Amino acid sequence: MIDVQDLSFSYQGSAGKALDGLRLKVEKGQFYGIAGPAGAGKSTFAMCLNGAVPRLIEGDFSGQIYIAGKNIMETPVDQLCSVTGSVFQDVESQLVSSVVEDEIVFGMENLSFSKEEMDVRIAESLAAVGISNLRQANIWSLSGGQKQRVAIASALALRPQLLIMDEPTSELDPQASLELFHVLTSLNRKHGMTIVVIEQKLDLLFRFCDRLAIMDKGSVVLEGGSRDVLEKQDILEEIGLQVPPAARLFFLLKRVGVHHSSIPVSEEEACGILAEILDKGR
Ligand SMILES: Nc1ncnc2c1ncn2[C@@H]1O[C@H](COP(=O)(O)OP(=O)(O)OP(=O)(O)O)[C@@H](O)[C@H]1O
Repeated sequence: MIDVQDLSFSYQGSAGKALDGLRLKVEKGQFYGIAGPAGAGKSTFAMCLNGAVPRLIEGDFSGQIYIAGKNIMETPVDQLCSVTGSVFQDVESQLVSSVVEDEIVFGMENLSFSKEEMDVRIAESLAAVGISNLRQANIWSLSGGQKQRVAIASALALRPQLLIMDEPTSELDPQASLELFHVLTSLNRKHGMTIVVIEQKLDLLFRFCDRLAIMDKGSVVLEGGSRDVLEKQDILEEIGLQVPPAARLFFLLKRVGVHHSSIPVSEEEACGILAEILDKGR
């Protein structure tokens, strides 16, 4: 679905490279997570995937990005929009209407859909993120989690094959963050949508994503399934990422010879293994 080859980018007037020879492949239907310390180049990469870099944000760009088999530098913007939907960190700045339904219509306005077609797409995208009841709601009365869902629904109305989200939970509390990841999982599993999510909350990435890329200094330093990446605690901590507490505990248990298999990817899994260890000790 995504094939990135030797991608480098320096912002205009900036001496350093924000992206430096980045290579990455995401298969169709994957729920793919990206993490990394501040300044690793994650947001710049997300903006390359939707074409904002270098079309809107100028700088020194090199490399190739193929999405759904098309070189995005050679693809007109309107065609890119129907393949890739994006939702960015500061969701409030993306919302332009005061009523939920109008917000979703806004994204479709330039695409000359009939009124009936728009109606179907509004209902479908609101249902996919579980907020059909908010169709006529005032956006500014909604919670942060609900606004995130409105932004996702707006992107979904264009029926993209790929959804890119840059730190969607940055303004959300732990419960709303978890709920959002359940919504993304449902879009991925039920609707087959490929999802790329940049996220600081590593526990969510390890728990929900099929595959992860860890970025540092503009390139990918670790890539693999959650369990494989989690095993590389040393590298994660070296670049300043804190592994979730349950995983840390199991690293220590492994070190002292109490735990012998892979590190659990969620608190639930950790509890199950701990219960077994305690049971054996009785
Ligand atoms: N508009 C800009 N002009 C110049 N340099 C920039 C600009 N935006 C980002 N950078 C620089 O590019 C590098 C990568 O930044 P980017 O925001 O992509 O990293 P990030 O991993 O998303 O960080 P964070 O987690 O803090 O959002 C950093 O060194 C940053 O200072």
